Amino acid sequence: MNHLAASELILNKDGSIYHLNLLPEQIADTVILVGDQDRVGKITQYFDTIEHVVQKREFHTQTGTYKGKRISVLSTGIGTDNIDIVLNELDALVNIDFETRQIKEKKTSLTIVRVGTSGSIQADIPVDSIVVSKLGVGFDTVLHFYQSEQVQLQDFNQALEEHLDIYARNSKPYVVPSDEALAEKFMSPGVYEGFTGSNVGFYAPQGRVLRLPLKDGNLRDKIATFEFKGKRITNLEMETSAIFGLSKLLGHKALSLNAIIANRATGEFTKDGVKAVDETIRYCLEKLTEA
Ligand SMILES: O=P(O)(O)O[C@H]1O[C@H](CO)[C@@H](O)[C@H]1O
Ligand SMILES: O=c1cc[nH]c(=O)[nH]1
Repeated sequence: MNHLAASELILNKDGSIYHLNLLPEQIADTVILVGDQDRVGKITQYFDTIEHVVQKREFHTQTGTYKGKRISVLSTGIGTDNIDIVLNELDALVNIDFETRQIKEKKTSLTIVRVGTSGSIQADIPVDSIVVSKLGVGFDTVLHFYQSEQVQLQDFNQALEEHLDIYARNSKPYVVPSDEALAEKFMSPGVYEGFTGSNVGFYAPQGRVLRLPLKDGNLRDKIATFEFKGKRITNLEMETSAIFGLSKLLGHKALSLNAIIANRATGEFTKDGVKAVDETIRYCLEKLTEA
């Protein structure tokens, strides 16, 4: 078997993986991903124990136990480009032998749950609610660089392409499901089922205008009015699509939860974002440890 060259699988002097700075033993099989590095401690404040705290750049990781379950919490920073780094390096930590630089025969499947913030694009999904994403749609390009057609929902892709009539020089949106069993476990009467759109920016890519005019002033409306097989796109953020896509390709189980802090249809913003995020965190921890 080929071994991975030093330029491809990059390890630091202490043997840790390049960006995340983690050693294989420092990561749990259940991983919570957050965008904001300061959200890591807001999750592990509820832990019984903390074994490891590691930070490099925006990638801050803490591993410990909650109700006896070993969990790692890791910040990705903003954007699907960072998700490319995080998912590949997380996978390398469990599925590549750092001594021999070879892919392990027996693979480990991680459980990966994003706890993020997001803007609803539907008037009836209010601020301060929790959206559990069963589907993700990427307006980014990350998945298009991988052989990934098999994990994309091609019928959704096609219907969406026709509906959006997107500018030809933009990338084509791709639709990927979350892990079905994980999504079922996390659904409950108090939360909203989501079809989450991830885009490459916060402003024009999500249809926000401050000073610069939009190439397509109707994009957000077109996204909000898309309906296919009884599903509509519920909210916009910047990571879920690539988390779902890369997890499916690598054999990991992924889900995304978002605290809705803005409602783009009504123009509202949450009055207490700290509380909205904390409720999402506590919901996630309870669901992860539920029998
Ligand atoms: O709160 P996080 O997890 O960072 O998520 C959302 O917030 C950031 C933008 O403000 C983007 O990362 C978006 O996806
Ligand atoms: O509207 C929003 C709110 C949070 N994060 C986003 O990416 N968009």
